[in-house]
Amino acid sequence: MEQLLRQHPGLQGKIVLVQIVNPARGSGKDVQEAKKETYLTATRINHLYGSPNYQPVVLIDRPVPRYEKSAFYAVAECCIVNAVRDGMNLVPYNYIVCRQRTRLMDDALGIRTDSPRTSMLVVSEFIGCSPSLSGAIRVNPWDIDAVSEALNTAITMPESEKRLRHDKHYRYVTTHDVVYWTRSFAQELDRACQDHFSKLCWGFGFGLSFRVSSLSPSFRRLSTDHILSAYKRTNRRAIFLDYDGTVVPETSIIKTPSPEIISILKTLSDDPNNTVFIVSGRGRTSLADWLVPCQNLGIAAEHGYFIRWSRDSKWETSPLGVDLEWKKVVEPIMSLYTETTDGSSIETKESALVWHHQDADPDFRSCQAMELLDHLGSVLANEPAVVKRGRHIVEVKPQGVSKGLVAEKVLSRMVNGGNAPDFVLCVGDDKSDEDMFQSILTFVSKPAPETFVCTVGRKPSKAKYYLDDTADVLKMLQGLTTEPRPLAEIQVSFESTA
Ligand SMILES: O=P(O)(O)OC[C@H]1O[C@H](O[C@H]2O[C@H](CO)[C@@H](O)[C@H](O)[C@H]2O)[C@H](O)[C@@H](O)[C@@H]1O
Repeated sequence: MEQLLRQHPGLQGKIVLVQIVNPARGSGKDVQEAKKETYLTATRINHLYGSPNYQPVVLIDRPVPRYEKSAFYAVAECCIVNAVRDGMNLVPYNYIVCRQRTRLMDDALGIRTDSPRTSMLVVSEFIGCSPSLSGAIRVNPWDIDAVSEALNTAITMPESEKRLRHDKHYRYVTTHDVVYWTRSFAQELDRACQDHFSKLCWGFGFGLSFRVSSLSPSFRRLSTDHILSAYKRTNRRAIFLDYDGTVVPETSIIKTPSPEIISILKTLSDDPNNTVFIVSGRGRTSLADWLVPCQNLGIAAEHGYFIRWSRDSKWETSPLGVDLEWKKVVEPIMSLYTETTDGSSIETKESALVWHHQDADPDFRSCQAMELLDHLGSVLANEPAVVKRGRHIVEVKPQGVSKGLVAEKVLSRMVNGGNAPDFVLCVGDDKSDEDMFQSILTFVSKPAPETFVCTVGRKPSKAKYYLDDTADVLKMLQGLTTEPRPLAEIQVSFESTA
């Protein structure tokens, strides 16, 4: 209030802040100190900006009955709730309802019943109800300049806009009452408990990322024997492998493929019965460099923005990412989060921007990632780009580009070339791979080929199978590439070893 009157002297004599001091629940030293400071501040403001007929701050420090509070709310053109910490403060909701008024209130105030209703809210971003009040002016209560400017905006806003904001809030408050919340909570509980007894429940993650999820009992470990027997019976095979977290461990600092990986990929892709693709979010240059020994291996880089069918063929670029202007909007926002999140960084790819936060504090990075996701989601609402969360990354990429499309493209080309696959294997570990799983499961035609959609790690997934880690994946792939020696070749010695 002091800042507002200092910066906008024209408001002097025109505005009054009524501060209702609700009785504190405790009576400790801190409460007494806060009260003392409140009184001193009010006295100072009144002394500096008041006059015999004008008191800018009215402090009411006594229990105020509900009818009296309602009267204050009904006449207040703006309500400010700027606590630095709070649970679920209902004052903004009460204020909105009181501003809608009743016929009795209108009569008492001498207002026509058909006159438009308005209300203005300035709320701290830290109060529980802040996210639900989309028409409120949200402030950081520690930023005094921003709070003062928000109050000025609220007071000077055109009446028509105040009306729109009020209507929106009033609609929300009256439709999301206690009955609504109780019912939706009960429905959620019902939904979560449906099939409860037929599901397996597991706890995942740590700290803020801890979740309990249920998995279908049909979700099972991929047995090498099972896949090997299908592999041997088939000869038009499509194999899709994600890179990070699938063939290369997420924890490994060295991201280049080991000689073992190269040898497996080379053997698999050199088999004329196989169409093998590495489908990754990584850029094309590093993937092409790392996988250079595998001449017949297909690569889909940047989630399929670039596709190359073999080492000697040209890169095909997706037509979906022609407009990349949104990068100019995303880059400064990501920079802001990078500055405020120690251990985070930005990766610039040809078609995408990635915010990496693997090395930041685990709990803080989760909160920041959620906030960035939300922030970018609203900024990019009308742009041809999507925001996705991956393993320790928040990525913005062209709309429509997905690993799912890669799988579809490869499988369609096989079908159109008269080589409809009779065996499909797809292994991936994170959210972007789920698109691929979905695509493959929908693509599967009749007669159904032998399909093995497999996630890495036992977690909720569209995949029917799981393998524990990258070592397990490599062991399974190795199993496919190793021809068992014919029995005749195995020499059995009957000589005693004793
Ligand atoms: O589709 P993938 O093969 O799984 O690739 C996804 C992302 O891989 C890279 O990020 C990953 O490695 C980083 C370390 O090199 C790590 O910090 C991050 O947490 C991992 O997600 C790559 O940098 C991204 O562009 C890819 O989207």
